[in-house]
Amino acid sequence: MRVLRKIYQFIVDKPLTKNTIIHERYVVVKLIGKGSYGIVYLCNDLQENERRILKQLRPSKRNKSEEVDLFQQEVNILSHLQHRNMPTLYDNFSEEGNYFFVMNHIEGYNLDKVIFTNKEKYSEKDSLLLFSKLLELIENLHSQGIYHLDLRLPNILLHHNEVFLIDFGLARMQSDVRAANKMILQDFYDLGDILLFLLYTTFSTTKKKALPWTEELSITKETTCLLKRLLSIDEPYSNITEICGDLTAALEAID
Ligand SMILES: Nc1ncnc2c1ncn2[C@@H]1O[C@H](COP(=O)(O)OP(=O)(O)OP(=O)(O)O)[C@@H](O)[C@H]1O
Repeated sequence: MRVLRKIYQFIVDKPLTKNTIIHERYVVVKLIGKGSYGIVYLCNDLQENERRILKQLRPSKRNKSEEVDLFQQEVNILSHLQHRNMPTLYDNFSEEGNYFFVMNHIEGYNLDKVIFTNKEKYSEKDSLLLFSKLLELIENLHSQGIYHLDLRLPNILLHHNEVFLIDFGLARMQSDVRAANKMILQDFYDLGDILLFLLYTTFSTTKKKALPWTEELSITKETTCLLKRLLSIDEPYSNITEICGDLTAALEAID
């Protein structure tokens, strides 16, 4: 049954081909990626003569109301974003039963490629500086009651030392304080995870047995304290101001 579903999805979710015109306006330039529920293309907006990103709900999901709702939820969240380092929503429409939205094209490289393919090395200070740029974006989101909930290396783009945040497919708006608290902790945890990945870029070992990060990484006690609270090993942070305080202390400890 699962094999049949996979074959069905493979056939139905065939990406649009180059030069296909959608909505009499967007010309597909190339396929960028196929995610779990979306297909992402680089396209040309004929009206504005600009490069844009076109995201399509996988056709195999278009008849499932929950999937369509999730897609519309991403559109709704994008419509609230107000930061130049996050996507701007330009258009949202359905055509021949398929759902699409359009956003600005952010130049840059996914952080996972930067780390694992380009093998970029981040010193402790560089890791903390990149982390601080990301934290500023999260502060902007949380101040609007938006929680990203999918902070991972592939969802961060780097361009000339600037950090951009993408993929709001799992993001939620939450005004209920109790529910929001869980989401805040999730974003903080994921931030800690990203910081660990950055710090590990300079790590090398000859030992066969992996040790806990607290033993493997040679970092200051201030950065360790920051990580332990982000990862809820020690008392978790309750707000971003607290994180900023510890981040400043960690940066000062290096200088
Ligand atoms: N605004 C944008 N500007 C530039 N590239 C983008 C933009 N949005 C998405 N991308 C590229 O498309 C890829 C897939 O986008 P996105 O993560 O939003 O799709 P997804 O369907 O949610 O994928 P997944 O299920 O893998 O998370 C991103 O990793 C990124 O490389």
